[in-house]
Amino acid sequence: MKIGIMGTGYVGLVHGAVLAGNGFQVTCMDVDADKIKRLTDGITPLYEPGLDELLERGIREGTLSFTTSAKEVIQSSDVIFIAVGTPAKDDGSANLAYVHEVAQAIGKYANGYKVVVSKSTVPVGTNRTIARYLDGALKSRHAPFRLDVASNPEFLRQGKAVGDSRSPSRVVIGTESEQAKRMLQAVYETHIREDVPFLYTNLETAEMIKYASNSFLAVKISFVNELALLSEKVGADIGDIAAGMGLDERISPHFLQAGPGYGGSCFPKDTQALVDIGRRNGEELHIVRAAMTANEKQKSRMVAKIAEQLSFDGTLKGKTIAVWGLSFKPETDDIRDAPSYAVINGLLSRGAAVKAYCPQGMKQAQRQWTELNGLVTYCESEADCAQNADAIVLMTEWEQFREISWDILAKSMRGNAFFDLRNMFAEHPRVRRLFRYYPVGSSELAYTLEEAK
Ligand SMILES: NC(=O)c1ccc[n+]([C@@H]2O[C@H](COP(=O)([O-])OP(=O)(O)OC[C@H]3O[C@@H](n4cnc5c(N)ncnc54)[C@H](O)[C@@H]3O)[C@@H](O)[C@H]2O)c1
Ligand SMILES: O=c1ccn([C@@H]2O[C@H](COP(=O)(O)OP(=O)(O)O[C@H]3O[C@H](CO)[C@@H](O)[C@H](O)[C@H]3O)[C@@H](O)[C@H]2O)c(=O)[nH]1
Repeated sequence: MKIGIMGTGYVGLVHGAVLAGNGFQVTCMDVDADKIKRLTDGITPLYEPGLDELLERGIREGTLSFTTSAKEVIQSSDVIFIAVGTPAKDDGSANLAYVHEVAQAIGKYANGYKVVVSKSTVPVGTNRTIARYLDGALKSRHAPFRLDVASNPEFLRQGKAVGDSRSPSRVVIGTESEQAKRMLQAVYETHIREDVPFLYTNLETAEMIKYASNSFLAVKISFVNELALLSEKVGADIGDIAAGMGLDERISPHFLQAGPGYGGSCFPKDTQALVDIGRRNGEELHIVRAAMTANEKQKSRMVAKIAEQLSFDGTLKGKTIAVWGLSFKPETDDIRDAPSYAVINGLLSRGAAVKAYCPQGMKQAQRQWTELNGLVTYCESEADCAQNADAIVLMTEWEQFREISWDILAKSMRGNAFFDLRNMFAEHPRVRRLFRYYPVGSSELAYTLEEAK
């Protein structure tokens, strides 16, 4: 069975590379010619642990190839995965232009039976529309074959994408075709753990499972973030509250980590899209909307808290702030909708000078946040970033921050405030002794400041 993948973003590349490593002949296609050239030369266009090795192996063994030709990949594949982006439009709805481009190409070039599988996250009804469109396109060409459509949402997490692809929590296959179902089973059974549950649904249900899952997780994070803000006021500790809640297996301890708000390429856009789907169908999704509002509040409250602690009047003029971590989470260079963007803008608008360091996200920041170039000083290391700063703001919990020589770093700073927006060092005695340490969701100010200077 030959596999075609349309779109070489996180999902397309990881899925393609994993399948190529499991005996499938995989061709990945993208409209971005520069990206395809780099991939063909063995250069990975994004940072995702374990992906380089898989791509290199696939290319070396001849199971993985890249092209800009939609015709080539469509005609040579039995199963075509659509993995193009579905970003949010200004009104919150999902932009389906790239998905439609792919569907049109398939309708035009398909030369025999194929299964067309949507891995992109698409609003309910999209796959049914694609199926109807393809039927019509084949009829108008008098093509003597049919195409089956399936919705197969992707649940991988960035930073853990390779492991998640091999060991997913579940495989959801939405299709009404037995043949498509059997072919997708065969694709997955080669490389995933034996005990992974398969769920078979219709197209609409599979589409909704994806939005429901992401939105539920976003609600969970916003819930804990609101409680974190309250905890700071009433003298409670959000870490202990989350632990206490998480012990109830009906709640589970996952996704109860308070922080500066959720970000990334999925939760912000998928919550917006689900609310939009609700609106179009006459159902207001109050809970998801509230989670989105709370998430915006969380980011601005982080800025307000920093300003309140560093000045009497809320302005940050004359203050230099070191921001550690730009990517929306560790182990990725992805800065899409990262909370660091809102926090940096908030600090700048209050007059602070901002220095920033991120192990992987700086190139993307300079490329995508062009309006910040010249306003933010990008640094070589976390130590370089903290030098002469009044405060550190830890935005992303990169493991390498645990290796820092805290005494040397504290001495190099002008001030000694440490806003740990991920509570990464909440249990670290040295950090808590050397700095005025401000975690999220705890009013406990157990500072026994040493003579750090
Ligand atoms: N990033 C994730 O962790 C993740 C996880 C699960 C699901 N998803 C969903 O998967 C989809 C892809 O997300 P992503 O982050 O991998 O995307 P991405 O934005 O990183 O990459 C999309 C790629 O598609 C290419 N493209 C655009 N139009 C094309 C066309 N007509 N033909 C071929 N390629 C085309 C773009 O050039 C780009 O390289 C989205 O719907 C997203 O919501 C993403
Ligand atoms: O307890 C938590 C857990 C996460 N986050 C934040 O939530 C965001 C998303 O985190 P995560 O879910 O780990 O990252 P993604 O790679 O965006 O993965 C989500 O989005 C993907 C794209 O749809 C889905 O496939 C995954 O299942 C889903 O977890 C990040 O900003 C995290 O910092 C928190 O603040 N607290």
